[in-house]
Amino acid sequence: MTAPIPAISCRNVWKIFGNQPERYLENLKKGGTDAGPQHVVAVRDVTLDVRQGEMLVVMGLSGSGKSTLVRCLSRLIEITSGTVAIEGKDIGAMTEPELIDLRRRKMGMVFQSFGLLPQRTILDNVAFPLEMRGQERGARYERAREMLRLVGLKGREGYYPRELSGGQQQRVGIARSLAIEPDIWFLDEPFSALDPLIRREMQDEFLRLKGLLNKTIVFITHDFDEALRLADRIAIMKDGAIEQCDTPDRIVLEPATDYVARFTAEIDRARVVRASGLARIADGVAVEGPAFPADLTIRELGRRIVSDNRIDFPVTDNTGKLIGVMNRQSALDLLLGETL
Ligand SMILES: Nc1ncnc2c1ncn2[C@@H]1O[C@H](COP(=O)(O)OP(=O)(O)OP(=O)(O)O)[C@@H](O)[C@H]1O
Repeated sequence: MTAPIPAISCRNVWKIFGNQPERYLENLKKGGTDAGPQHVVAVRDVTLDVRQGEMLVVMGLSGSGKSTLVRCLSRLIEITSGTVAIEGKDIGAMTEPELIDLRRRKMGMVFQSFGLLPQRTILDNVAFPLEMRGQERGARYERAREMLRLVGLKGREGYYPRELSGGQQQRVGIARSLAIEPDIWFLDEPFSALDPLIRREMQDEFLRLKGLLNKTIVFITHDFDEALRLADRIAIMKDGAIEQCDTPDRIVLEPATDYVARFTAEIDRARVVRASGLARIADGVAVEGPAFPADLTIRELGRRIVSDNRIDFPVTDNTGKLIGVMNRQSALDLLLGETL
């Protein structure tokens, strides 16, 4: 059986800003020194696949290359070297009209700067991409109203962007990108200007839509809690390169580099790691008694772990199948914040 084609696939992608990026890269590959004053290596040799329906969260400090990488994935900026393919098609080889068509049909984008049209009402802003798709007027306004209601802006349809706060403008941007139900969503800190309550609601809405519609999502955030709530995998960037791209469990249990270990040091690992993350093969171990569900976190299972003094607990998936055993001491260590 052949593997399914990834939604997004990038191979050895570099983006260097400066006046002679290709020459600079050639020199770098020959072992030359890194960025001089005229060049910035914003994306460094990134190879990555995003599966259909996957939510990939990109994290890293300011300036680590997150926005640049995400813009390379939709060819909003031209890469210096490497390839990016969307559903198996090399976007570097596409003509401008093909690219526009791809973005219109498949991609949704929400960026930190909201990109709203100042001379249009927010209803018109949200309906705009539907207009570009040729959708009939009544249907597109109906959909735009529904999306504005969803982001909590019902009653403000006739306002102009300048009449809204930053957080409200951000919600309009989100509504606009939700309206077209893209297959692939690129979201650059979409919730950063929202207050905590509405932020959580938007996260829930994203999770719901993702589960419902099987969307592929690439999401940038600074907020680890947000990453942990949303991510199937997290990519941690440093100086333009991906240090590790892995499930949240593995990022905190098996950091690939010292940098990732430091980056995740403050996290309460019991909130991240699920029973499945601690389960090991049950060879020769007695596994009697009530089982623990694989998808609950160690924190969620905390009371049961503390009050049940079996040495090992069976862990089962949601069909009741045994996937392994979890050692109580390891779970307790995690709960108490001890190093495993
Ligand atoms: N148009 C540009 N010209 C020159 N350098 C740029 C340009 N855009 C980005 N850079 C540089 O590339 C590097 C990566 O920037 P990028 O915006 O991708 O980082 P980021 O991780 O998204 O940061 P933040 O979290 O602050 O948004 C930075 O050093 C930045 O200064």
